[in-house]
Amino acid sequence: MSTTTNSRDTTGSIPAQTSPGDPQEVLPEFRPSWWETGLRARANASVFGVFAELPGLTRRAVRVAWRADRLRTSLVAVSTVGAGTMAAFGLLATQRILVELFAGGPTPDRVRAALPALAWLAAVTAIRGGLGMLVGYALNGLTPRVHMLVERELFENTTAVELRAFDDDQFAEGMERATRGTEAAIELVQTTMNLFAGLVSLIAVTVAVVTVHPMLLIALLVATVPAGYAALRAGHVRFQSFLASSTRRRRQWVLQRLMAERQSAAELRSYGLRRFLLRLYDKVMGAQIAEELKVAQRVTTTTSVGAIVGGIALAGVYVLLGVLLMRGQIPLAAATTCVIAVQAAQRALAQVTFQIDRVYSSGQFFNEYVRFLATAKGYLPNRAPGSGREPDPVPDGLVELTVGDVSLRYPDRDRPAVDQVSLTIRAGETIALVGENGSGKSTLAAMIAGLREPTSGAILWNGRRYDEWDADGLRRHVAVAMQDHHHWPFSASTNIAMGDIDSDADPELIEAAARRAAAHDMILELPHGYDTLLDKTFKDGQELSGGQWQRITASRAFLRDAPLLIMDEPSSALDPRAEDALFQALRSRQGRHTTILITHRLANVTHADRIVVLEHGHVIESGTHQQLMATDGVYTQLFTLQAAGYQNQPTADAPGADAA
Ligand SMILES: Nc1ncnc2c1ncn2[C@@H]1O[C@H](COP(=O)(O)OP(=O)(O)OP(=O)(O)O)[C@@H](O)[C@H]1O
Repeated sequence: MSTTTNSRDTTGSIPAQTSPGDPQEVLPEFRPSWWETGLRARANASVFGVFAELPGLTRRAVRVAWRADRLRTSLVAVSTVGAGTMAAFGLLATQRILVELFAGGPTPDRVRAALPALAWLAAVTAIRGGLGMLVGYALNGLTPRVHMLVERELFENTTAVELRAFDDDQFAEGMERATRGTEAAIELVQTTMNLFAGLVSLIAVTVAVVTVHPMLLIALLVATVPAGYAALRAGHVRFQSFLASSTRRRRQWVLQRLMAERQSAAELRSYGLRRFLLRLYDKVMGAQIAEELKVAQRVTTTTSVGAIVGGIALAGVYVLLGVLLMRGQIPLAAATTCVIAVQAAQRALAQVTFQIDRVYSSGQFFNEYVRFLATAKGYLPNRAPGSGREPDPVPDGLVELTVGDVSLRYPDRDRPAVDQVSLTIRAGETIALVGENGSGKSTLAAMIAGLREPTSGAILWNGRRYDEWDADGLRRHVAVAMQDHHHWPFSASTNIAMGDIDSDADPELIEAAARRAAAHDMILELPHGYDTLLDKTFKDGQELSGGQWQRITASRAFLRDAPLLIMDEPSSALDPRAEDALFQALRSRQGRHTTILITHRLANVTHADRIVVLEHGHVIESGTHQQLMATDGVYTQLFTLQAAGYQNQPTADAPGADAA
């Protein structure tokens, strides 16, 4: 295996040359991961392995179709078998017609004798057509229901898993594959039904051929199996390619967004990132094209060899028929039926092999979906371990919150982000978490909000561990304004109402919450006030500034009248007036409701009941503003530094003052 796995050279720059050789040398994300080994083994399974998996895959397809819509699934199955049977009857009727037409006697008599079989042929053809239409209609109704069923199941899981799942890149990979798997579910159901149809036709035609001459069966197999084998091999190659390029496609998608979306447009220009991103794009696409070419060559070679061998074998079949005819070993009517039957069998077998290939490959994609659901289940909240009982509903109100020796280490990190932190917060207190970037404030807040589970230690809500309470109920008792808040693409009022989505959005409450976060006047200035859609990508949608979004986020948190409010950097983008209004609103909670406040603007934490200073995940200082200032520790240094920024006003003597 290549040892060059990072695209950065020793100077840390990204190489300018496009080298679409080994994709693993292009970007570090392309390094094969251990978890792909099992998938690769499956993708490399022999063609016979396909047959081994087929029953399981078709069972899965039928089960999912059955769950989505029983009536339509039954209708498709019955109509498919009916249509296949009609095909066999059609062939038998054709043979009957030929026998009558090739018999002795005057032509009008022969035609008359053939009429009943002709009527049969017309009837079975019409019935077959009608059943085919029925299958089409039933499938049209069935497939969207299948898609909805599997996609909804996916979203049920992705919205329920714990936050830590999103730190895991395997989870992200699995999700991409699973998304493809939801589309594959439709294909799997459709192709499984088509496979049944093909098999029924094939059986019918094979019976007819064997009836004419058993030897023709061998010829038939020789004429069709190579092309079928080639089709199956080609399916494998395509699947392997999908597997190999999953990470690359994700990277390509990210790059496409970075270069085409408005969020990144301004920074892209101001930093002159255009050439840098285009170079990365060239590398990713170079590797992608190299892979696609390799796959296309293998597919073409495999299918061409299959077609050549199949063509030679078919010629052999016709030669054999000719020999049998010349020797008088087979009547002309039977030989003609045989040619028709061989062609029909070839079509049926081609359909079957094609469908087997598609069932197999769409089944592999669907397996990714099934596998992802299993992975996601591993991330579902696991409450009250070992207790075997339902978690208790959370009583209203917070009396005391205890953080007991809590640590959290992110999976890919050597050091814990929060390290053995202990803290007791009583009802009505305002606690400020301060500390330098990366000191663990947001991580601690996320654990207190019930969004992340500690790696060790425990947090107690009113004296009982979080995992003993109902998780959703607990989260309803906490309102959080996130540092990385999401810009929900809904109206301003919905954005605020989402803070308490389970209760009816009372416009008065929404307005009151907006006033507390200094958002009310700003919202009224929007073209449609509270009904303004906050998404520029839709018609009449509006874009907000960073500070305006921050006000909406704070309003959302205020709307949820929760006993515990966590505000993580709520004012980093606010103007001084809005900031003042927000902190006045926060101060008005003091003594009545509990607040945890994270901010780097230390002037805003002086009123807090307690200031907790974090450094590298540890609590290094704790006390009121006055107590901490008296200790001359880290807090004093940070506070003094910031205060000096306000005090050091330029004077008339200061250099540059004139120019200003
Ligand atoms: N999802 C994550 N996966 C891995 N590491 C993370 C993740 N989130 C945070 N970290 C790391 O954990 C440490 C603490 O991060 P955290 O966001 O809690 O710090 P913070 O004190 O809130 O910082 P800031 O003041 O910059 O907001 C940092 O080293 C950060 O890189």
